[in-house]
Amino acid sequence: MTGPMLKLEGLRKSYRGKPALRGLDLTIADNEIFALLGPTGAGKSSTLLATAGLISLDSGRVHLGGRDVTDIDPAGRDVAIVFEGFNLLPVLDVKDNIAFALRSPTFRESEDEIKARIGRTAELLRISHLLDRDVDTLSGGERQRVAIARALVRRPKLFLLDEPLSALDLKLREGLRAELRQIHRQYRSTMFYATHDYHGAIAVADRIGIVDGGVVLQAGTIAEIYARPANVFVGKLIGSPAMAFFEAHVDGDAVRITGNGQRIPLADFGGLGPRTGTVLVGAWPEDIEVVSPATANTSEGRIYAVDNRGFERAVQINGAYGAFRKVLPHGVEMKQNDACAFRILDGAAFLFDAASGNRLSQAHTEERA
Ligand SMILES: Nc1ncnc2c1ncn2[C@@H]1O[C@H](COP(=O)(O)OP(=O)(O)OP(=O)(O)O)[C@@H](O)[C@H]1O
Repeated sequence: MTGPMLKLEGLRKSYRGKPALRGLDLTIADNEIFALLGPTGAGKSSTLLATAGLISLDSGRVHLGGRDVTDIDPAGRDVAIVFEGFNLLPVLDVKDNIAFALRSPTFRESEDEIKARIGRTAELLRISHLLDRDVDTLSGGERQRVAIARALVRRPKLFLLDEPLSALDLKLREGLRAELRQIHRQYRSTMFYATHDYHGAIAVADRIGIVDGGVVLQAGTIAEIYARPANVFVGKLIGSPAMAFFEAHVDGDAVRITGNGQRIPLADFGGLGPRTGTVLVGAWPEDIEVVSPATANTSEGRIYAVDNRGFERAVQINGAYGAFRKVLPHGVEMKQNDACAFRILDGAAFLFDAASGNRLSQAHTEERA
């Protein structure tokens, strides 16, 4: 096959007059793991359902493996979908649940082939010992493995996963993410994974797409998105903690963070941006240095909250410019209500339009990300 595995063009879908997809475009390469990341109601499930042919579109085209499948029913699309709710059939045991799709009229595999495939897939997902159990006797994590096995056994061209791990506890989630990558390596299947969890997205995906309001705001590798976040929304969804934003004012040839804060020459933003008025300065928390005591050209703040994350601590720093969160470097001790000072490292700040939220400054080089 040449060209992308999946190409979605201008997808539009309204439910009872309310738009869920508003001209969504997206391209996923063959063999890629692509995560669609967005908040609740962003249109992730609708995008996956439209890809599988399980909802009808108001307009737009779906191309799968170079073929326009917009008017083809789900059985003819060669995609498999795993939903958050597991969609297992409670009246069947594990092996019959896995075999279900292979016994459908579309596949009509021989019973020997079905048995062999179930055996291999069960081994891969470490559920061989569960094959004779009824699905309603399984734990959440076991059910999810069975649901993935059921989709995988068909060896679809495209594997759609809709929040497949969100109901699981952290340890199981991390284990299954690693397994998804392993499955991908062995089967070379293309995976399209919808999630609202940033960590989940970056842990499994080669590229991610940020979706909101039924459109893809930005798609790329995490390094590309770090180097050139398209807008404030993307910055707030990416990173751990997310991008820090500071209210600031353009003052002649520099931008000054509100509250007598750090002054950054406009030239550092590629000379772009307005000559006056309010803007937003953005920076990845890793690029913000806490300086104590305050030195020249820093911003001041106060520790609003300290959040223990096991080996590390994240703090929320509040000031006249707003609030942001940052993981403290080892050895820096700070407690609630302490005064602090910080500065954004040279060349690390981004400039955003305060009204539209769009990035004004040039991209940073990818080496920075
Ligand atoms: N069957 C439906 N009937 C009416 N409205 C719907 C239906 N399905 C989705 N919607 C609405 O369409 C919008 C997009 O929903 P969608 O499920 O695609 O978003 P999502 O990003 O998957 O959200 P979540 O993370 O909560 O699953 C939401 O406003 C949702 O309420």
